[in-house]
Amino acid sequence: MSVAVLGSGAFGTALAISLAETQPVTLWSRNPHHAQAMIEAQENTARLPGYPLPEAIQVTSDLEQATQADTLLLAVPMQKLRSVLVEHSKLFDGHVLVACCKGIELTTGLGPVQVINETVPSAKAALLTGPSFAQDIAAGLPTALTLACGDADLCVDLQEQLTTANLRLYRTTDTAGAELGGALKNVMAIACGAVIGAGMGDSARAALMTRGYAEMQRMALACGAKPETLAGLSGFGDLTLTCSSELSRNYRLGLSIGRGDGFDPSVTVEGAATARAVDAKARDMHLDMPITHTVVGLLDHSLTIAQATAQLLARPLKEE
Ligand SMILES: NC(=O)c1ccc[n+]([C@@H]2O[C@H](COP(=O)([O-])OP(=O)(O)OC[C@H]3O[C@@H](n4cnc5c(N)ncnc54)[C@H](O)[C@@H]3O)[C@@H](O)[C@H]2O)c1
Ligand SMILES: O=P(O)(O)OC[C@H](O)CO
Repeated sequence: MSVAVLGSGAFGTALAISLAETQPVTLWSRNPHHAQAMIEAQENTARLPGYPLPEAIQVTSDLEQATQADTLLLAVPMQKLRSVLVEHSKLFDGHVLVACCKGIELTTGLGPVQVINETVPSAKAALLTGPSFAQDIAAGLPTALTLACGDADLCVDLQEQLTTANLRLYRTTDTAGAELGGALKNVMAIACGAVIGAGMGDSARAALMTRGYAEMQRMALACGAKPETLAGLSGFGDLTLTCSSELSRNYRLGLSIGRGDGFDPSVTVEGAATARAVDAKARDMHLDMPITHTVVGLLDHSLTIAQATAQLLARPLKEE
């Protein structure tokens, strides 16, 4: 099987670098100038500076060429996934499509595997998710991810194809659990960043992570996910990483909210749209998701940090 990574942002580039250890990889950029710049510099200086591209990576802006590969990794932001799939749906017919994004679609409340299934029904959909910073993968540091695919046999094949010396994949057929874990942890990371940015301390962050995890489980179980998926890399694992590291863009957005600073709107922060999508979904499903709702209030400036904190602390007392 051959592989192409579609989307030459930080994560797509890091995955291409790791996969190039074991096989030829095509890395597609939608922007011919960006592709040419990567070819000339042998590095993605715009999105992942400091990590040379190995020779086994072929950079292209020709999607027809990239989709000659059997396995296509879609490393674009969640809110762009549908447009990429719809615009080029003929090229994706019958392919194995592995979404590498973490989020819930704002307009539909769907996760990445669901969006693939809806837009390219002939494709076989999978998801690669879990705790990982692009910089760590590109540097060859040990990393473990979840590979989720509803087709158990294909999941085994993909696990073998996409595992490298330092990138270890665990597999599951629970795509709903993997989708929701990866999406919801970003919302909790914004909340945790806000708490730390506002100087509320590590105990408050631990409380938010734990109650945030309860919220993640509540929604995931209501959507038919397995509890053990949420307890794995794609849920608990990624929650831990993203809520505690300043390498996380979601956490950094939260920090800026807590400190009252501005934040560059061009940075990919999946948790912002996802918080709104999940808040609406929770309302429709009659699920109590107070932290998610509070994050939406902070993002929309309808709540101050002080009001948000007071509101969460004043909730009725209950059993854990
Ligand atoms: N960066 C990380 O450490 C990391 C780790 C794990 C998962 N992810 C996930 O990977 C996904 C992508 O994040 P990233 O860090 O690579 O973001 P990024 O901002 O670095 O790059 C996004 C890329 O998507 C491309 N893109 C945007 N819209 C597009 C479109 N319509 N068609 C084609 N390409 C388009 C952009 O040109 C850019 O190259 C996110 O869902 C993120 O949660 C990122
Ligand atoms: O930079 P973030 O917040 O998108 O986090 C990157 C990864 O999702 C961490 O696993």
